[in-house]
Amino acid sequence: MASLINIPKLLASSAVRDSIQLFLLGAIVESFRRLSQWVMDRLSFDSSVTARFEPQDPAHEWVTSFLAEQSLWRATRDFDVFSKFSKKIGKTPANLEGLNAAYIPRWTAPHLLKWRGRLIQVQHITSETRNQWWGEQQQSPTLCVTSVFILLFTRDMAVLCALVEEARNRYLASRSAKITVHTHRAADNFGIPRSTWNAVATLPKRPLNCLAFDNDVVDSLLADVREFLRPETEEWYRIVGISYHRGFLLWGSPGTGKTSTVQAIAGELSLEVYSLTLSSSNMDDGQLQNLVSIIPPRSILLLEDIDCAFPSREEVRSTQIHEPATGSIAAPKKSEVTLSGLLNVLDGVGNEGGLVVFATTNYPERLDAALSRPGRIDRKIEYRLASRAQARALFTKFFSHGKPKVSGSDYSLSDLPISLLADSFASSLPEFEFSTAQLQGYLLGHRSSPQTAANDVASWVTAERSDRLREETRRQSTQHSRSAEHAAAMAENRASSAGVASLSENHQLETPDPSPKTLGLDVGSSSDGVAQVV
Ligand SMILES: Nc1ncnc2c1ncn2[C@@H]1O[C@H](COP(=O)(O)OP(=O)(O)OP(=O)(O)O)[C@@H](O)[C@H]1O
Repeated sequence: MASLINIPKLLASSAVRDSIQLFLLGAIVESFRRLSQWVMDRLSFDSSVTARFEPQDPAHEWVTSFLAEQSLWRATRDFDVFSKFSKKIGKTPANLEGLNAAYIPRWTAPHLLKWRGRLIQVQHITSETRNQWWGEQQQSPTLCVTSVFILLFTRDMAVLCALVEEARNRYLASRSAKITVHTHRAADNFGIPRSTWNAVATLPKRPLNCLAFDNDVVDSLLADVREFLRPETEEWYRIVGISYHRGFLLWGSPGTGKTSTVQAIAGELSLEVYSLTLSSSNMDDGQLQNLVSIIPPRSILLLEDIDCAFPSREEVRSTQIHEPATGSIAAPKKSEVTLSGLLNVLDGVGNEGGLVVFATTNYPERLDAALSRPGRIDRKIEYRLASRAQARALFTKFFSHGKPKVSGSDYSLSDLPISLLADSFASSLPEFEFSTAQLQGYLLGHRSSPQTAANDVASWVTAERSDRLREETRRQSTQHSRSAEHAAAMAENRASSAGVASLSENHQLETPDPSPKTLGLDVGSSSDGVAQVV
């Protein structure tokens, strides 16, 4: 009460008056700061265009590559460093070319650069996210995702479109002598979401004429893909109402040139390749769908060894027939991808179209019929082991480029023209017994001497055959011992099951129990009173 009476006195004191004035001044300054911030935000929102580029999208690659080419890059002192094989973008200073790492500028603070006379603000924004793919019980790690944020001081969205188009064109032009192969690495997902094409390789383009084939299969495939990618064809698909994608199945023995064909076509048509191995662990339908949905149009999706994804329906059925006693489906589960998940991909579900799908397999008979029906797989092409004509062509390609700089080269010793040596080489080889890759391996070992390559090939064939025979014998004996072990284990299982059943029957007779569950097995009794394991 006394202090209330003293309020006028307190207000009259200079210390309290100063404090109140200070408080009011602070409030006014803070309000003004907030107001000006709001006005600035409004102004920049109304007078600018902003864009965010997420790392899982190819546009992020275009823009990062584009920004790395700007002079701003030289002023940067903060970099992410990657080995050259894990990232295809980034630069090294001119005087340090040839180093084994790529340096990607990191702009944590906003940076300004000039492009076509306009100011652009660039910033890297790192956001934290939980990896949704980890099981709920597990402690999921926090991921740091770095996006590129661009602010253009203009209200015209066309400027943004022009910037992105230029970034894309420059990116493609810089790779015109290479093909880009994107792959997916499940194990490497601590910093990057799992549904991302997170590894990139750039390979030198392989001219079509470097491949040795008997027929014009590669030319006809190339013509097919080229025709498919024409704008008129896309329009036709749209009018007819068919999903705009095309599927090819390349099948045949290992090392006959299936993957090389895809790479050659990609190089010829400047298409990027997105390569997936479905049998890789951690791959499931959701992930497959996500990965396919972000592939840009006019790209190749390469599904390697498509037969390894999962057991076909026939395999499952035959396993059921072989194991009627247990009633379980014991067919090996090869990955988490299901048949319907893969059918969706081949049907073009989730992708905006323009995808050329190449699937390869060494075992076409293992594929479910639904996978390779027209509409999903439009053309199937068989790759055979090397013919004599192919062997001859391969030899000619190897040695017709002049003398290699190999120590011990005996080109000078060979007076015979390469064409005659190629004839001799091909005639010493059996037709359709060795793959082109095997012949290539042999020729690589003799690249310093075409004469020796031609002379020694007959003895190489004999050695290869005896190696193969030895390998086959070893494989068969392993298989026999495995089957014997399996049969013994089955017999033991049957014996112990019969023992369990008779135990249960006795148990039922002694202590009538309404519950038929005994020893973890469902036990019932047949009409003739004999207990059965169900
Ligand atoms: N027809 C060919 N002409 C030239 N080289 C070839 C040919 N076929 C295969 N090769 C060579 O053999 C190697 C393996 O070829 P590739 O990977 O294309 O075979 P593939 O059929 O895809 O094998 P896999 O079924 O095991 O994947 C490559 O180095 C390639 O250069």
